[in-house]
Amino acid sequence: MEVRLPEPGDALTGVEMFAGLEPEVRQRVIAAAVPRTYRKGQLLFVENDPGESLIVLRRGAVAVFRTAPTGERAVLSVIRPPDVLGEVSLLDASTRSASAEAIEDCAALALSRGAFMELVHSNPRILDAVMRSLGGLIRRLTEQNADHVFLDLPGRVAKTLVRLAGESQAPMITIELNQSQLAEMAGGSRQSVNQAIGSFASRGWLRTEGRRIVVTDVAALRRRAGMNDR
Ligand SMILES: Nc1ncnc2c1ncn2[C@@H]1O[C@@H]2COP(=O)(O)O[C@H]2[C@H]1O
Repeated sequence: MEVRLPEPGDALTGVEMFAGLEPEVRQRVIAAAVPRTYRKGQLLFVENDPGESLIVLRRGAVAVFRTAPTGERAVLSVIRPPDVLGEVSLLDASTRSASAEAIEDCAALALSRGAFMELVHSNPRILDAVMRSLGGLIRRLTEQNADHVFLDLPGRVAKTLVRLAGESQAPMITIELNQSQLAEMAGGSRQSVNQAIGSFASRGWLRTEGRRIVVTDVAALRRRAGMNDR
């Protein structure tokens, strides 16, 4: 029986795509990766840039978004450690499918396309994790599509807040997000998102504190978003 020892703490700890690599391969990946830092507000890359590297996020948070010709942004996802981003353009040898901006100060490792493809070819086991990650992305896109068809805007706002609240069971969950960012994530105008937030606040499901939203009744938001009770 194969006994898998816990991975020692290193720069790839917790990153699902690299879990299960032999220790020496892991060390080669770390040696090939280039450390990068991004200040809050800095762009990591822009839609249609050439896809040159896979980014392993170690600290901070990154918003992945698309920009309409009017300049309006739609946030597709917020990436946090130990997630990776930038895999799509490496795998289809194309350009970046979306833009990415640091929404907190970030530390990351960048693995060049050449190093990543070499790793994939010499360690086909990594393809299991790559496929899981792509499967997860397709599943999220399917859900987002369904939400845009089946949920009204307040429902999408509620669902976005539930997602941001994560697994926390705390009676009050503070989300560091202003209403424009929430509008970009829920896919609506700022004004209609403000109305939804106002109506949730009047029902006692949350309150706003400057740039923060304090969720006080996540179960009610889950119900409003049509999600199953836990
Ligand atoms: N809808 C989405 N949800 C989450 N992440 C995405 C989405 N679309 C693109 N990405 C990520 O954002 C990255 C943009 O650059 P890439 O196309 O190289 O790889 C992409 C994925 O890592």
